[in-house]
Order: sequence, then structure tokens, then C-alpha cells
Amino acid sequence: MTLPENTGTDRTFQVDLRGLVDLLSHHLYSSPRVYLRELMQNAVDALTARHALEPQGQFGIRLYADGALVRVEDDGVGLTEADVHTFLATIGRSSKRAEKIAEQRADFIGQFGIGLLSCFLVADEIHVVSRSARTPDAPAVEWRGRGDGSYTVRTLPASARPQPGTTVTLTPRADAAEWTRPERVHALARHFGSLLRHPVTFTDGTGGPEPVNPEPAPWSLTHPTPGARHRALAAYGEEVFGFKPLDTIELDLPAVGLRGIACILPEAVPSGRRHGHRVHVKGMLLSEQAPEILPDWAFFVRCVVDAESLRPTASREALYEDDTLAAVRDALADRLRDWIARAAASDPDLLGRFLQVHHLAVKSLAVHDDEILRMLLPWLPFETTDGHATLDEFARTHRTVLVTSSVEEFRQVAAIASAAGLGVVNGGYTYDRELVHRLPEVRPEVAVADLDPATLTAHLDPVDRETELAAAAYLARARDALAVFDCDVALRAFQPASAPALLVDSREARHERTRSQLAREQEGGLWGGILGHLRQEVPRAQLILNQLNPLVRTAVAIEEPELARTSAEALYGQAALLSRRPLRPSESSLINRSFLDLLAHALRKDS
Ligand SMILES: Nc1ncnc2c1ncn2[C@@H]1O[C@H](COP(=O)(O)OP(=O)(O)OP(=O)(O)O)[C@@H](O)[C@H]1O
Repeated sequence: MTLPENTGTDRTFQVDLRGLVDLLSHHLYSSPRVYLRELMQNAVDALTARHALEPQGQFGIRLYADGALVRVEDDGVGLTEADVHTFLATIGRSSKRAEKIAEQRADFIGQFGIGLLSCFLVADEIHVVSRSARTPDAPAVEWRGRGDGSYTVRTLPASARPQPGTTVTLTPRADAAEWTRPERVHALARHFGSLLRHPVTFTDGTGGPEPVNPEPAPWSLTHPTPGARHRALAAYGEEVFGFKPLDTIELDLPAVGLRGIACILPEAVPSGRRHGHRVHVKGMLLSEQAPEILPDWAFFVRCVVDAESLRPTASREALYEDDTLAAVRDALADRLRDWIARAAASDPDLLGRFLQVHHLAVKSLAVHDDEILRMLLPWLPFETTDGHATLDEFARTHRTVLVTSSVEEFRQVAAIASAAGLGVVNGGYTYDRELVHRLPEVRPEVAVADLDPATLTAHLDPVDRETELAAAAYLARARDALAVFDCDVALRAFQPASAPALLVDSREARHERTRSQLAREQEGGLWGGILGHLRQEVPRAQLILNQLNPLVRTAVAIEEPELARTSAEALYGQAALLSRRPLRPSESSLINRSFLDLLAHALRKDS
């Protein structure tokens, strides 16, 4: 099918000006306070343009707020009457956008031609008086723009503004007093402008102008020694973030004109909570919540950076996701890795403190990052049968490192395995088993194996033949009683003697048993066939009775069949409870039944 030929006339979109102004001024920004940032930023861009004309000039920005009005005055490049019509009064047109976009962006912060509209968040009218530095003999020009989209322009005598530059004055609405009080304006100016490179002052009219950005960025200062520099940067980090960093990493990426610091958090944070980083663009604070500057895994740091060539989005509250940002993120991630490598190589004390707090973050990182794995795996702490230990410490005493696949397996076997001289690591926590298994990549002399029932049983002392024979009848009854749970019963001697029985069972074995049980139940049906095909050698659980335990010694001598059976069930039930794994319904009812039977037996005996 072919589409009918287009015969309509070309038209242009109609714009409802009031709606557009409302949209851009009220809905683009997260808070009315950004009006001051947009005004300061326009002033900064105007100064940048003026510096290009007069590189030696001393130019600045002056802020004024007295409660009745807010004024931002700059010595920037200024505007002629024609500029005012073209740039101030045309929404979406910006003097900072040109054919050579990349070049323009490198110089200016603004580019969209909408920032000024944010003033309508706090005032109904924007009043601008400007005089151009490019056309010095042009008169001063006055522009009044209103929220309904109308504006007036008139020229003023040169004496109305003798020097080039621009003054923007707002008369705040009553409902915007919160954002336009003198103290608030001063605080916002410091907040957004503390790292601006042009001098900015503030006055409320009662005193002399106060500098808003008296100190240059701390990383641009020179210090007498590297130690002094490190302390100064740490102090700045503490001032900005409100915590004393565990360490401070200086960041410097000349290719994108980025400088800054990363502060290592002194406390662990949940991995799901992404931290905001403070990002300045050309000195102006863009966002305090920019998580996109670092990869997800870097949740143990917060950084503050100032970059020349990162692109803000139109709301200027986030960074535009482009190749530059991706490259910056990668480069900063490399810097964090370098820091970890340096600490691992030359500052074990620092590394120890870092890992104590952030080992979970590092573990999640090591799983996907071979380099981090190689550097840090031997240093990471794990729960082991020797208590909390690093893998290096642990491997010094255990040539074979055994690892469980769940926390409950570890709890079950830890005491017994360590009494038998086995070294076991709890592999039940996220990443731990996977990481322990990769230890031979870093320490080839160490062997790692999963702890399975057979390994453990092989390490428990067998009982002598006579004892085995004497217990044979009891063991047979016990096996019979526990057959429904696919559980074998054995007699061994192991420490601690206080433990009557050990139930050795793995999660995989339990799954396999459930599957084969289903296959049996479905025999003949479609599922029975499929599940039956999957059948492997069904791993059995094992109840290992402890010959060293006084109760077990008495139990294996029981001759009465019913009591023998009940005692075996009770021992199984107690061992299952100790393993702290969820019980199956049949196990719960077994525990109930055996408890009541034993109670009945005890009462019968007493009566
Ligand atoms: N203080 C100033 N001095 C000189 N020109 C200015 C000043 N403020 C605004 N302008 C002119 O008005 C235009 C529009 O300003 P506006 O803040 O709306 O957008 P922008 O800064 O160009 O881009 P963005 O929307 O990204 O902020 C600017 O491009 C600039 O030409």
C-alpha cells in the first residue's frame, strides 16, 4: 500500500506563551531557589565573554537584597537593544549557542536560552538594565519582561549606566519571601557560588559588601608539604559533607578540566542507597545529588568536583549522559582503584580500617573486577571456624579451605569441624562462597573445596568394631525410622562431647530429595517422566550420632523397639532444630510426636 501524496500546506506550531512560560519557569526546576543560580550564572557567562574582549580587565558580580528587592549586577559583556530583542525576549534563543557548539559549551554554563524564566518562580516581572561592551557607543537599554509573556524595551541615556554590564532586578512576590530574604539570598549565593572564579560580593544595604567566594577552590591552592595539602583537602571534605573522611583522594582529570576530591565514608552505608556527589561546572554548583559521576559500586565515597566540560541538563540539576560523562566516570573509577591498590601495597593500617568499614562494598566489587579481587581478596574478612579472619590468615593454618554453601550449614558444622581440625569458611553470605572459591587464583598454593557431608564424616573418628556391633540393632531401627527423610544414620566419635548428634545435609541435597519425591508421587504422569529423567544419585542426609555423648551411649543400648525408634526420631529432630534451617511439615510433626512419646514414656516409668 502506498501512502497518499502529501498535499497539505506547511504550517508552524502555535505556542501558547503563557503556558510555555509557566512550564519552563515552574515545572523544570525542583525548587524556586534556583532563580539565584540562574542569575549568577548569566552574570558569570557575561564576565567570561567580556574577558574574551578585555583579558586584563578586573570584573566582578555584586548581589544585593534588602527584603524588598533582589538585584544581581555584573561587569559583563552587556547587551545592545538588538541583543535584548534577540536573546532576552526570545524564549529558547541563547547567545551562548553557536555553530561551533562544542567550543561554545567549553566557555559558558548556559546554552538553552530559558534560564532567565526561572525568575518567574519568585517575581512577576524581571527588570534588566544593560549596556554593551561590544558596542560601547550604544545607549543603555531597559527591558521589562512579565510572566504573561509580554515585555517592553526602551533605551536610556548613557548616564543611566556609565559602564558596560547588566543589572537584573526582581521585586519578589509575597509568597516568595522565603527565597528572597537577605540572609537567604546570601546563603544561596554562598551555596551555589563558593567555587566561582570571578569575585562575587553580597550586601543587604546595611553594611559594606561581603565576599561570597573569598577562598579559591582548595585544590587550586599550593601547600608547603603534601601532608599539609592532604589535611587541607580533608578539612574541606569535612566542611562540605559533615563527616570526617576516613581518607581523602585528590582527583585531577586535565582532559576535561576536572579537579576535586573523593572522601571515603567513615561508616558503611547500605549498598542500595546511592550517594549524591557535589558537582560544580565552571565553579557553579550544579547538583549535590549527582550519583552519575561515579559507578554504582563506589558507594563508599562521596566526591566534590569542579569540571570545565561536563554538560548540565536544561534544569541544570543533573548531568547530561554523554560520552564525556562516561569517560569521566571511568577515569574517576580508576582513581579509586589506584587508591585501593596503593593502600594495599603500602599502607596496611589504612587498608585495614577501610576494609573493616567497607568490606561488603569491596566484596561486591571484587566479584566483577579481577584487579580488585587480586589486590584485596587475601585481605577481606570472612566468618570462619577460627572466628573472623582474613583469607590469608586463615590459609596460613589451613592448607585446604573448606567452604559451606549456607549459613545454617556453617552453624551446624562449625564447632564439630574445628574440633576435628578442619578449617571451614561460612560461604552463606552474599558473594562469600564465590569469592573463597577464587582464592587459588591469587594464592595458588591453597586448595578450596566445598564442605560436603562425606568430607566431614571422613574426618570424624570411627568407633571400634565392638561398639559398632553393639549399636548395630539400634542403628538399624534408627535408619528405618528416618528412611522417610532419606536420612542415613552413623555412629562416630567427635568433639564436643556435649553434642549428641549432627545432621549433615546440604541445600542441594534437600532440593534433589524434594525433586525425586515429587517424581515418585507423579509416577506415570507427564511430570513424573520429566522429573524422573532428571534423577541423579540422590544425596542422602546423614545423622551422625556421637559415641562420646553420654545420652547417645544410653540410647544405642535401648532394646525396646518403640523407645529406640522414638529416641532416634528425637535425636534427628533436635539436630534438625539446631541446624536452624526451616523445618518441613513432616519434620515438625515428627518433633511433636517424639516429644509427646518420650513424655508419655517418662510418665509411665514414674507411675
Ligand atoms: N547578565 C547578562 N549579561 C548579558 N547577557 C545576558 C545576561 N543574562 C541573560 N543574558 C542574555 O540572555 C540570554 C538568555 O538567558 P537565559 O538565562 O534565559 O539563557 P542562557 O543562559 O543562554 O541558557 P540557559 O537556559 O542554559 O541558562 C543569554 O543567552 C544572554 O544572551
